[in-house]
Amino acid sequence: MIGVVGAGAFGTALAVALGREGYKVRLWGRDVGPLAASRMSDRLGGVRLPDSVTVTAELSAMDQTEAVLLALPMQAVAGFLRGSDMQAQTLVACCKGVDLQTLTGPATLMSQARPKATVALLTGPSFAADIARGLPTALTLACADDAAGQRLQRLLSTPVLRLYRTVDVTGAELGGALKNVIAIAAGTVIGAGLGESARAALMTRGYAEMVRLALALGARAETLAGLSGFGDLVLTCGSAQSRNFSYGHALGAGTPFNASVTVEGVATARAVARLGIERGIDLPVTAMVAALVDGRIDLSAAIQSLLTRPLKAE
Ligand SMILES: NC(=O)c1ccc[n+]([C@@H]2O[C@H](COP(=O)([O-])OP(=O)(O)OC[C@H]3O[C@@H](n4cnc5c(N)ncnc54)[C@H](O)[C@@H]3O)[C@@H](O)[C@H]2O)c1
Ligand SMILES: O=P(O)(O)OC[C@H](O)CO
Repeated sequence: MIGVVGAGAFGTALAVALGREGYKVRLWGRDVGPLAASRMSDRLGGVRLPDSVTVTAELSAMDQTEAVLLALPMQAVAGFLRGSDMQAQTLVACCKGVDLQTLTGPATLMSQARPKATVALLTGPSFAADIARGLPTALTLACADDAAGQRLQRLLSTPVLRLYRTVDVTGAELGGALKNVIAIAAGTVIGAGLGESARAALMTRGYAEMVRLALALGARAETLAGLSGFGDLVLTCGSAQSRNFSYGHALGAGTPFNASVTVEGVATARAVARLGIERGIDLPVTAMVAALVDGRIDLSAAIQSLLTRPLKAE
């Protein structure tokens, strides 16, 4: 039995993917009445829940599961862990971002809140809709305890959901968090009509920034070059299906954006910009995105600030 906390797009997609393979899955969410009744997910374009998925509003349903996958928006994780007495022995963070209060990633936050639990992170290039449709996807499973990581890799892999393993939790957390910030910038560039060449430049310099911060925080460069970093950067910066890219596109084009949509890169830009200042690490793209989303600079000033940086070696 596998538990999934969070019946939004990603939690539901994971439940569908695992349920389709015959796993018994319990999917918990706050307002799951309509989903429980219809067994169809509107967020995933009408995908039907397999019979092996039980939808529940009772957190006690997570007891006695082999692992609980936590697919909540990043900024909701700390409050959820504080406010619930869920005591799962194995927790897998499925969110991407940096917590604004503690400036830590989701797995680190969970390890601190549940010190006795085995904690892992599932991250990498994957749109929920693709996973729910059963399209092939490869993800990173990060767990500091390699034996537990191997167990989870076997438990959660399916013929179309291929998990690669690492013990570098910090690197995997930062890749997934930072690619959303760079995707907002990439969307802004395209929305403002600056062209594909400018996007490629921004992605490359953004990647350099991701690696710089990750190395300073003790992560491995090869983790950033993998699915959780480079892989997800390519997906998220290159697709209008991404909410972070689309949000940036709206910023660049000056068009409205639905404020109820989960855009992890906004809060994460603020958190990472603070982290950069605290650690004395130069993060120009992140600082620009944080200033832009908070309205501290306008678009033309943001573009100017990136184009007028001192010339230097690559
Ligand atoms: N959607 C994707 O394609 C995708 C893919 C990979 C990773 N992720 C990650 O998964 C995480 C969740 O994203 P999503 O796409 O499922 O978002 P979503 O907006 O579709 O769903 C979020 C769900 O969390 C619930 N929620 C919000 N605050 C809560 C709280 N305090 N307590 C309980 N429930 C709460 C909402 O009701 C909603 O059901 C994000 O960190 C995202 O980066 C998403
Ligand atoms: O829609 P986004 O921008 O939240 O991206 C979804 C996933 O993180 C892509 O890997």
